[in-house]
Amino acid sequence: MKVFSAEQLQQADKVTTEKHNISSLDLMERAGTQIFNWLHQRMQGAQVPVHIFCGIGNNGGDGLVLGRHLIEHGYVVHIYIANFTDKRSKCFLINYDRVKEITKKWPILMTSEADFPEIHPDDVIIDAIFGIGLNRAPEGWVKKLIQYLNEQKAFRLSIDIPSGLHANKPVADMEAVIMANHTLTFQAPKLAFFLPDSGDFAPYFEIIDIGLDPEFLHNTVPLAHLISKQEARQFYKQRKKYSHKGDYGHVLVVGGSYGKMGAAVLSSKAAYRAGAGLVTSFIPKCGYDIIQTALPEVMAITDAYDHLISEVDDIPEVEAIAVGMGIGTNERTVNALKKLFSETKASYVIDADAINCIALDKDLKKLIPPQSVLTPHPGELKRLVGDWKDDYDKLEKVKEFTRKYKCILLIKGANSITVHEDKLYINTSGNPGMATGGSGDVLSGMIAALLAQGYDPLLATVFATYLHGLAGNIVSQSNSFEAVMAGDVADHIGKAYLSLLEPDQPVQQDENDQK
Ligand SMILES: NC(=O)C1=CN([C@@H]2O[C@H](COP(=O)(O)OP(=O)(O)OC[C@H]3O[C@@H](n4cnc5c(N)ncnc54)[C@H](OP(=O)(O)O)[C@@H]3O)[C@@H](O)[C@H]2O)[C@@H](O)CC1
Ligand SMILES: [K+]
Repeated sequence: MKVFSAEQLQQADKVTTEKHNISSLDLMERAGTQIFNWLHQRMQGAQVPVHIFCGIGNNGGDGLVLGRHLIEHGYVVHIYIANFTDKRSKCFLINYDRVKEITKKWPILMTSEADFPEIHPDDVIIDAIFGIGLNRAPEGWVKKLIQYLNEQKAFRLSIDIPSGLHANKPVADMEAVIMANHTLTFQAPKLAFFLPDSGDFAPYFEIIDIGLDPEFLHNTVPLAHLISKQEARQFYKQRKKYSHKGDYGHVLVVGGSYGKMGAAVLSSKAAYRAGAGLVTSFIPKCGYDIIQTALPEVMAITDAYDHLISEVDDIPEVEAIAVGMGIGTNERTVNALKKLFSETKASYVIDADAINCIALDKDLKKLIPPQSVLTPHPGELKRLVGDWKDDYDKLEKVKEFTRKYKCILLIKGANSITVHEDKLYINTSGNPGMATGGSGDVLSGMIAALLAQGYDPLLATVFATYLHGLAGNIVSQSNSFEAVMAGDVADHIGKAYLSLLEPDQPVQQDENDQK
């Protein structure tokens, strides 16, 4: 699914009205009516007071359309206009009049804190104050209104975007944004929903299709692609009946040091579980018994050193190398990486301490093999590209890094984002339980396994990230978020493949009836 900018959506709005002979007013009616249908399906006529807070732009107009339909269907509705300026939009004004026509009185105008209404915890709040037309931070009593609504226990439903949030720019003022319980967003999700600084304002959202011109949407290069099951499924390459282990590639895992052998174990295990034909682990001597005992399927080659990796030699020819998990940043290890990068041709996944080594040594940075996949967590990323002002600045810095070093970089987090030059792929699987030691080691082994199987580096990263999150979701369903451990995630990669490929369940008739 595509993630568009506010500007692109405004353009889509314009193209749709021109090309399909439909007015902006009709489009607003369509949008507001769909929000009404959503709410009506859930409320089923319940006499719970609905408080609709409208701004004076088109987001407010959507709120007015919703209010009119709710009133016509006998709901208990209170409409308030946050009257922060006289520059009301045309479509807002028409719908303002339409409400008056049916209620015979004007909605309540708010001009200061004194107008804030009392709201019961069981009531519903509709947030239609600002949409994607927000162009500065809310101030004065409007900011206070947002804070007042956030203090209420009532359910907050935001129309299009939580008011105060920009669709694709840094948050204007963190204390002036609606904390939505749920957001119904028009046509496409907004980038702000997936970034660490702003994602908490819109933790749950649904997309309302308002029929913007499909051709325009299809031909427009989006800000990002959202990867959910539907997309991930298309990446899967089916195994052939007449195949053997050589067809699925050989992964070399270069990892571990004294006290951190688990990193190499997890990564090697995940490489097998994700489908590699063969896995060899290159480890310090101290890890020999550990890896051979933990994973009899893995072939082990040891370094000359007991506690660290000093030179990766005598290795077989492999298709993919996952390097860095638990290797430390000793100078000898940095030199080992220099030699490996310059002398061994393969598809690389560069993780953890290998990233720290690169951040420490400029010469090593220059040796990053083209098309490598780098998988830093936030701390490692900061060491690699420097600190950032906000999430958008971070994305720009990472894009620049991938251009300069011709690589793919995965920004790990709640919604991991794969970056390659100007392309962004936002992952939707995974859960907070996966923020646990070794989770990244599993992922690097999975990416390497896909590379070894012939997936191209960008696809391997996007697909492995989705599968990894899906495996974590399967573990958490029977275990809780708290109990998720990286080893469990590796053990459930197989179930993730099965879940990915199983047909979507048809909606049961009785489920339909309950809606
Ligand atoms: N795209 C689509 O296809 C469709 C979009 N639709 C809907 O339209 C919404 C976008 O509507 P919109 O452009 O009228 O902007 P919106 O967010 O309502 O408010 C802008 C107003 O607020 C003002 N203002 C801004 N910041 C401010 C601040 N901090 N403090 C105070 N004032 C501030 C600004 O005024 P000004 O900057 O001129 O002072 C302007 O008057 C969109 O989110 C969706 O809900 C649907 O109806 C159908 C199809
Ligand atoms: K809103």
